[in-house]
Amino acid sequence: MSAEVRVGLLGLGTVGTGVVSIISRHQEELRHQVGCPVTVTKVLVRDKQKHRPVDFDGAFITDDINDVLTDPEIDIIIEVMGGVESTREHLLTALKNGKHVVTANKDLMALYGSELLKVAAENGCDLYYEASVAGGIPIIRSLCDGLAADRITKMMGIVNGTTNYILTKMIQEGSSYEDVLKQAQELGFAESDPTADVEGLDAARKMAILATLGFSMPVGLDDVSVRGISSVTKSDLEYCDQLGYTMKLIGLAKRDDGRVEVSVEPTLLPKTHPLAAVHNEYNAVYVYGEAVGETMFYGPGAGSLPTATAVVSDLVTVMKNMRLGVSGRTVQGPLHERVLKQDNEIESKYFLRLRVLDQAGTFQAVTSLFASHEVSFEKLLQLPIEGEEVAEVIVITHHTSKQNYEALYKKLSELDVIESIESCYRVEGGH
Ligand SMILES: NC(=O)C1=CN([C@@H]2O[C@H](COP(=O)(O)OP(=O)(O)OC[C@H]3O[C@@H](n4cnc5c(N)ncnc54)[C@H](OP(=O)(O)O)[C@@H]3O)[C@@H](O)[C@H]2O)C=CC1
Ligand SMILES: N[C@@H](CC=O)C(=O)O
Ligand code: NA
Repeated sequence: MSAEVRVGLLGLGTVGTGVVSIISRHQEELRHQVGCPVTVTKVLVRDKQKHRPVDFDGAFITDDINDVLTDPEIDIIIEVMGGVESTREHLLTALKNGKHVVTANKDLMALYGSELLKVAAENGCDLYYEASVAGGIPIIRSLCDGLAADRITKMMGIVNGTTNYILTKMIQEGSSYEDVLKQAQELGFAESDPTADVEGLDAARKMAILATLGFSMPVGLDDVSVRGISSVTKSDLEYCDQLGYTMKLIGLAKRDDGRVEVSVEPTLLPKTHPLAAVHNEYNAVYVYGEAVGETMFYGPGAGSLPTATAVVSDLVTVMKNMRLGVSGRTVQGPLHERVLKQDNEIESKYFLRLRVLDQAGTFQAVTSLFASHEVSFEKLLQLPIEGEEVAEVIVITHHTSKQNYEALYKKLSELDVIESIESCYRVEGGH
């Protein structure tokens, strides 16, 4: 290893500025851990004229990727610019040029992680991506190292800071969805296209990464059932509150007898559930292991310095591997083949809000449909709407299979006495 480690930084936005700042402010601690100075020598941006809120210590700023990828002096590439197809090409080139890679890019890792990891190993290079899941929480490291002895059976958590920020502000302050989304963008939590956040795709990418690592099984984005928060209304949140629940965008990955389910969806949790107390851009992930039992990881899931901490910690790992001469030899591929559960094997409770005709016979028609689908009620509430001939019926079911629930939902939507199904959500936690 040379007397200095040189880093090429791709991207100088929210995360990139945090990386520059930590590397410069924590130089003494970094040098102590890795035994030599670390310097960002080149930085790639889109717009060289833009004002930057950090002093990048004489690093060369370029808008030409080749200035970084072909520089023989650069040992490690930190990719914090985002993007998928062209970024994949750039990182493949970097790895083939013998450069180690650290990335925060979950879009890329969820789609091309296995390919990139394979090419990294073939070229004796490291590829680390701690920041790609749950920002500053060391969740990937915990799964790969801290819990390496265990067999993980379930991971459940809040893995998107933007949507947690939005739901928190809507619930606690009654803010409008649009206003809070704008705030989350200004604070640097949201993706450049926030659709990925609010429609659950960002969380799905993270859950695919977590499931792949936790279950040692190649789980892809297409294997994740995804629903976002864009259709959640204030009245849904008010009903949840009245019933003793809060709403969170929950990522769930479960394994039973070698078969897995992975989902992301707005979910009701009892207010007493520990995940109900995770607010704003904070994330938390419960990990259940057969031997360890229940563990919970909590911390900031988005934002400049928290995310950059994960990136620079990966940088330290890469430098330690260089020093030990084990670069590219620390990662194994999945142990198991991917086996997904069928809908009749996926169990949950559900919340349903129905607008029904307020007339004799309605209640019986609704309840007999539930009974014929073997779905029973845990809670049932009928609220007449003043001045209208309709009432709202709120149901929380007992556990049922996704197959039964979907068949019931279809029949309910066809029933004459039901004007509309206003909303439906999964319910987790409790018994
Ligand atoms: N923000 C967060 O809290 C977190 C983000 N991430 C991930 O980190 C990555 C970066 O996110 P973030 O910092 O928020 O993004 P930003 O949009 O704030 O920054 C992106 C940076 O990359 C540069 N860039 C983008 N595309 C190109 C391109 N084609 N060529 C050259 N430069 C380019 C931009 O240049 P310019 O400044 O000139 O526009 C900018 O400096 C993403 O993959 C994101 O998903 C992961 C965890 C948390
Ligand atoms: N947009 C993401 C950023 C971190 O991954 C989020 O809001 O969690
Ligand atoms: Na992380």
